Amino acid sequence: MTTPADLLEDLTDGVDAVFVFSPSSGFYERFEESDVEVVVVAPENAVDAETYVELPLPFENVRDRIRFGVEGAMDRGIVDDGDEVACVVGIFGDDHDSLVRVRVDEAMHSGVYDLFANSRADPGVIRDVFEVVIELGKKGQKGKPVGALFVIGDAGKVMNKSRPLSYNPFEKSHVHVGDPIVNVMLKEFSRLDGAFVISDSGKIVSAYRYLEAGAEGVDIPKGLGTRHMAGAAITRATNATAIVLSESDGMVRAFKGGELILEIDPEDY
Ligand SMILES: Nc1ncnc2c1ncn2[C@@H]1O[C@H](COP(=O)(O)OP(=O)(O)OP(=O)(O)O)[C@@H](O)[C@H]1O
Ligand SMILES: [Mn+2]
Repeated sequence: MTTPADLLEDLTDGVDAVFVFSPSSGFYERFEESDVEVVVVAPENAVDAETYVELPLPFENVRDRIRFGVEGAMDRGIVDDGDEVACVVGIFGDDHDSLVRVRVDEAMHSGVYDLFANSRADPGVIRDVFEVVIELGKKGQKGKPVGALFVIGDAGKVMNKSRPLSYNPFEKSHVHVGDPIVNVMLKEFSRLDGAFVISDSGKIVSAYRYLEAGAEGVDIPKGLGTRHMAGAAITRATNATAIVLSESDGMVRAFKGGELILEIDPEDY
């Protein structure tokens, strides 16, 4: 007779590593003596794990969360193509309620880790822009849905492939994303047309930019309009990352290398 324990044994049989997502120290201790590699994936290394991948966002979507951890571990040579890993995660809450077995391979590679860790811009800058955009998506502008387009990193090249739609309010300022006052300004200016351009270090270079990169070879899902197309295209023509808030469906999407890498619903955060 098959018992639930047998099923779990099948899921964990022969795994090369166990990924534990956001464990408490008590929970983590139970894995410490394990003879397979244990990787902690969490917003911070609160348990002092030896092998740790930092989560820049909580990733409500569990596939994205798992992909981020696995791609991060691949990037650092902790796991390799063909490895089998068991992921211990909480889907419905902070407590661990699920065990997911995944096979590490290039095919599952979505680029979500690269988006943060291997972008031209500092990972913290990408995270700060996500935070502003998620907040903007949740609240809108004075309660009304608003759209926005942020192009982050490789700003010199981005400026060369765009033109101003209007006077640049950030012309002579030296302000950075993440600064609370700047976040208020960004939200205020998001009502206006065009894109924000942000440098590798997070300096706001310009608002109101009309992006002119060609859409040739850019393959994004049908139904997305010109804002998304312009955002995707600039990431193919430069080494920038684009984060787009859609006014029409309220979703936040990130593009890199001309591709849609991540899609999140601000309401989940
Ligand atoms: N090339 C571009 N560069 C910068 N901004 C652009 C560009 N093209 C469009 N936009 C901005 O996108 C806005 C919305 O255009 P559109 O509705 O076609 O985009 P969309 O992708 O459907 O976005 P949304 O989901 O927010 O409606 C425009 O008002 C403009 O501000
Ligand atoms: Mn539209």
